[in-house]
Amino acid sequence: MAAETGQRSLFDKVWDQHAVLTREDGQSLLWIDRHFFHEGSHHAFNQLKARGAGVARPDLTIGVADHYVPTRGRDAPIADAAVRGMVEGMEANAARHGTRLFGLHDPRQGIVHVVGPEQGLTLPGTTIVCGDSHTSTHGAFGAMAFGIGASEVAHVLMTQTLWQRRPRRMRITVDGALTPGVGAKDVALAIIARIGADGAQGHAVEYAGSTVRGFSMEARLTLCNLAIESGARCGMVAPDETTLRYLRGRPFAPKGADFDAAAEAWMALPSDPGAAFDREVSLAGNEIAPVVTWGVTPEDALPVTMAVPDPGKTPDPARAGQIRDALDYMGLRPGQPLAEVPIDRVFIGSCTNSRIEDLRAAAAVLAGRRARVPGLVSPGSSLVKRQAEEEGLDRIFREAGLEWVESGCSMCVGMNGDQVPPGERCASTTNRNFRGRQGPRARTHLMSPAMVAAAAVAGHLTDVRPMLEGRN
Ligand SMILES: CC(C)[C@H](C(=O)O)[C@@H](O)C(=O)O
Ligand code: SF4
Repeated sequence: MAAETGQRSLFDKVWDQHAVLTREDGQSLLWIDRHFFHEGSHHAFNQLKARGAGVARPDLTIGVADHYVPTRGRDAPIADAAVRGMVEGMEANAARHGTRLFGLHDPRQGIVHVVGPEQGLTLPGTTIVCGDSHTSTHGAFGAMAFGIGASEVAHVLMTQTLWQRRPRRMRITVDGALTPGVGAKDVALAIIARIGADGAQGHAVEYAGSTVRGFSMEARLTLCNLAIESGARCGMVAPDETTLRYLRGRPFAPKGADFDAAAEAWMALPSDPGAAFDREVSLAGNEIAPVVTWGVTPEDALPVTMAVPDPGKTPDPARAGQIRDALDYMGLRPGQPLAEVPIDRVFIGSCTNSRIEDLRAAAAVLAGRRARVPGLVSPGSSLVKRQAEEEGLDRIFREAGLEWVESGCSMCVGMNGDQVPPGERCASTTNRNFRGRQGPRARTHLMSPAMVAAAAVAGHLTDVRPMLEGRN
């Protein structure tokens, strides 16, 4: 219908440009512009091996070592044989098939969802896949980017195409100015708290409104990173001047006249004024307070000024049961003020919040202060690490008593051995607070980098806003 009226959304335009053909059952064969892979790709590469198949477009296939890489002592061989096998196995697959690779020792190494944008590999109007759920991150550029499973990874490796059912369209509009100390992470968590962890299921989400337009690329990346935590197939932000400014001069972005020609095409991508959406949700930016999670899914999120929910006061018995179980796992009391929850450690990192602006936001709170708890700061890429060091942010973190380490997924998921010890409570800039996510029996509270820094200083969850008074 939308096509008939000529009024198409950003998503419609990108989809239509990539659908090679559509079957009677509604599935379309999409051309894939960029295929990122990390260490988890070994199942798919094994499928290729079993069939004696090759990679169709090694030039569009990009490996990044992130999930298993050590964050300390990179010059020594990786001690754990299983972890070493994952990193080396991926490097061997990249070499065998001649794909691009940002491996463990590459100065551009980092978390795949940080490296793609940083290198200018992530471009507006492209289709991007990776065997990783947080591939939605790349949608910040107006790309259609989504995570795929192992057999789909094998399909893309062999054909550079993928069968997909066209999702419905949802627009989430956030308007108005945010209060200082409130950022994209708070907006993203507020959205998930509002619509639920499956609220956007089956939908391609476009984030719109003046708040989003005013966001930097870093902030848009945080927003789209969390699209998957509301169940969305992908999250997108329309390209604009902010997008162009970020991309110009990036290593893999088009250069010179090619950039100008590309930019013209990208600027035609934003949704037409009358484009149809299957669902609309809107939030007022000025009403959003710093948010923390109290439970075991990202939708268990509340403003830090509120209290832990009381299952006894929850009318729906099923929900009351979930809350009771979550509080039991998290070691929290119903009605306990969130700002009184003590923490044992902090983690600043992950594809959600480890870019330079995130580190600056945390450092702005930590400067001249001491953390009461231990913690880890892992920049999103080796280039972010270098830039942060040039800006002296590493010194601020170290002087506060936090550990400044190399780039990777690190304590977001703990696959490289960086884990929260059993029973400990961690204030974390990551995107998932599932049971055991940061280590067996670990308890995770999700929040923004500024809020994690504030929690580190206070030794408990706390509202960052008073700590920012009198600072920048
Ligand atoms: C290990 C990987 C496949 C996984 C994902 O799909 O997202 C991880 O990155 C995560 O964040 O849980
Ligand atoms: S940083 Fe965390 S969420 Fe992001 S890709 Fe790595 S494990 Fe997944």
